[in-house]
Amino acid sequence: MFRYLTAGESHGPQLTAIVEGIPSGLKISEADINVDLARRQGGYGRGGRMKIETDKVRILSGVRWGETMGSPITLVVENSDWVNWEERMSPYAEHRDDSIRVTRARPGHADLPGAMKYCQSDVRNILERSSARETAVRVAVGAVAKAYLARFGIAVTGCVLELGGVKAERPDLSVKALQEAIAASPVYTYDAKAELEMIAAIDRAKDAGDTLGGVVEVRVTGVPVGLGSHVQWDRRLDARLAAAVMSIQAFKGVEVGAGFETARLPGSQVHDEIFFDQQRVARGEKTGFYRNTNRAGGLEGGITNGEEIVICGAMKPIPTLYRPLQSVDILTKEPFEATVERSDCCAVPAASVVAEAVVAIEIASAFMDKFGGDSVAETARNYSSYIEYLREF
Ligand SMILES: Cc1cc2nc3c(=O)[nH]c(=O)nc-3n(C[C@H](O)[C@H](O)[C@H](O)COP(=O)(O)O)c2cc1C
Ligand SMILES: C=C(O[C@@H]1CC(C(=O)O)=C[C@@H](OP(=O)(O)O)[C@H]1O)C(=O)O
Repeated sequence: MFRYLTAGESHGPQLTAIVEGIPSGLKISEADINVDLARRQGGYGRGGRMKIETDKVRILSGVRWGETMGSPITLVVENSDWVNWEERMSPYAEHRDDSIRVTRARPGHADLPGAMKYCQSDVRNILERSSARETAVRVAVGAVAKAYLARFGIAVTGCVLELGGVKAERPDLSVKALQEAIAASPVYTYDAKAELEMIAAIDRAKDAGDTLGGVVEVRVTGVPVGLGSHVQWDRRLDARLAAAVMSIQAFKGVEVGAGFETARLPGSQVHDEIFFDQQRVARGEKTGFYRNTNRAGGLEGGITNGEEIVICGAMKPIPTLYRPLQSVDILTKEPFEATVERSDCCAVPAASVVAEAVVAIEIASAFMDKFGGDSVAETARNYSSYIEYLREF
């Protein structure tokens, strides 16, 4: 079983993840993971905090001489900003200072419900953990999952599909060419025309003291038929993917394949007809069955059907605005206008990297459920015998 937990506050010393279930023999390096950490920090529209941080991972367990050992992997990302917060974030009672309590709850954050639920008079005790700073270490876990999936020819690609109402059009390019276009784009999209409009939209929002949301898209190629299952609700891979994407801070909607559009169309325009061509196997495909459309987004009955997985997530605009929003002080009950000293204006590009990570984690988990193996070599044997069987099905 593949599972992970994260710990750490936004302005504490570090973020930590413990990852269990990755088999032995997977090649992984800090440098591989740092590529994704840098991508997550980038993207047009981010604020002052990203100028302070240069995220680098440290692998503290589970990897020896560049290969996993099958034991739990500990990943750490330090917060450079911590030096400015040591006393304010100290674990020691003698550092308590009630005069610096945050009592003004910001709309759109966990501040008010969190303070009420956890019986806190200092909103900092909530916001430190609800912050999307936590996504740094989730991206590190995702990089390990991606390395595992790459070993089996599976690639996971996240990008920005829509930002501030500007929608990208997908060009007809190979996965590699799409990845290159996304990597070269300041807003992590593959549509150069939309990119300019997205940047202009962010500039306008920033000038107006406002923030923007958008839609991110994650595609997974090379997935075999048969990950996930229809037999139990919590084994349906579409449901697991939706939960993973929805778990990202500020995500408010998820679509698999044609998603909400399927509700508006007749069945004849929604379902992907099935065809068979034995020659495909001879050409190296995993099965002779194929579709000419992929409105299902690669999942039927919670099971992968061999087509590309396509999942989108909607991110709301950043809730902390330079233009003040009305709120109430939790101690005095006096109204105030929530203002801010630093915040992202738009984090949709960064969030596309997070979405890529959480999708990779879920696909890797489903892959391990299906093929097992305590070493990557054992998983590879199980996988290739299954692919052989599929070719004859
Ligand atoms: C990559 C990323 C960066 C974010 N940056 C900020 C930010 O700078 N300021 C802010 O107020 N919210 C930011 N958020 C969003 C909040 O963390 C999120 O809206 C908040 O925790 C409330 O949770 P909810 O929106 O899921 O209900 C960011 C989210 C992500 C995914
Ligand atoms: C630190 C990150 O994102 C932060 C997420 C965040 C929030 O409220 O979610 C608020 C901002 O942090 P701060 O309050 O320190 O300015 C963002 O910069 C990061 O992505 O690494």
